[in-house]
Amino acid sequence: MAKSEKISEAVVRRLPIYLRYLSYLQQVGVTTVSSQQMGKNLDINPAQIRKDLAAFGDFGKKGIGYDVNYLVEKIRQILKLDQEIRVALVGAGHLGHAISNYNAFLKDQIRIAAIFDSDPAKQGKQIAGITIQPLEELKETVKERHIRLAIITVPAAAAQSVADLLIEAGIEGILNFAPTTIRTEKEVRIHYADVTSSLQSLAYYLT
Ligand SMILES: NC(=O)c1ccc[n+]([C@@H]2O[C@H](COP(=O)([O-])OP(=O)(O)OC[C@H]3O[C@@H](n4cnc5c(N)ncnc54)[C@H](O)[C@@H]3O)[C@@H](O)[C@H]2O)c1
Repeated sequence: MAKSEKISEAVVRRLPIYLRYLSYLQQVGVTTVSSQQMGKNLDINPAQIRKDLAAFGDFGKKGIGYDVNYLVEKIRQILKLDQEIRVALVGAGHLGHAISNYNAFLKDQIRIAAIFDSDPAKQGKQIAGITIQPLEELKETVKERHIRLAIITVPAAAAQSVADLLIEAGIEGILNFAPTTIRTEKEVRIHYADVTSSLQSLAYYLT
């Protein structure tokens, strides 16, 4: 599949799940895997997995399965994880600290490259070796460090203005942890990680 061709959002969301499992297989030294095995472990229909992966080329062998290393490489390429992806984090509070110290995504070339906070008492301090900067430096830093994605961990009331600033600085995608919807006219992807509404949905299934 040519890079310019659009992949459906559902597939884009499943690819990281495949990648996580395949990376685990690499770690434990498994070299081939079938769609059946993948489906069983990930609780995804094997036919769905075959369909998703077939869209990128024929890299499964009938009766043998997929070459784990090759598939990992391919999915990384498709997700553009074969290049370093620099992320800015805004809001160096409890959650911002936890995320900045969470370096598990390092192996996927995703790296927090700058941290911002409006509280002067926090500015100049470091988290995981990165100095917390004032928002006034955001635009320039994003440009200088080639930062393309951002994480918002500020209170809900501040999230929209922070998003506006990030978008103005040229950020292309935002992961918003604040429990509020971000509005923008620009072509920017906004994803949400909303712990509260996820728990509220889970509560519905309580017996
Ligand atoms: N703590 C959690 O477990 C958790 C879980 C899910 C979602 N959230 C959400 O994440 C956000 C952060 O939560 P927290 O617990 O880390 O809060 P926090 O109060 O510990 O941290 C918020 C940080 O944002 C900074 N800030 C405030 N306004 C700002 C602005 N305009 N620009 C830049 N920085 C600004 C504050 O100085 C502070 O350092 C909240 O929206 C919260 O609802 C938190």
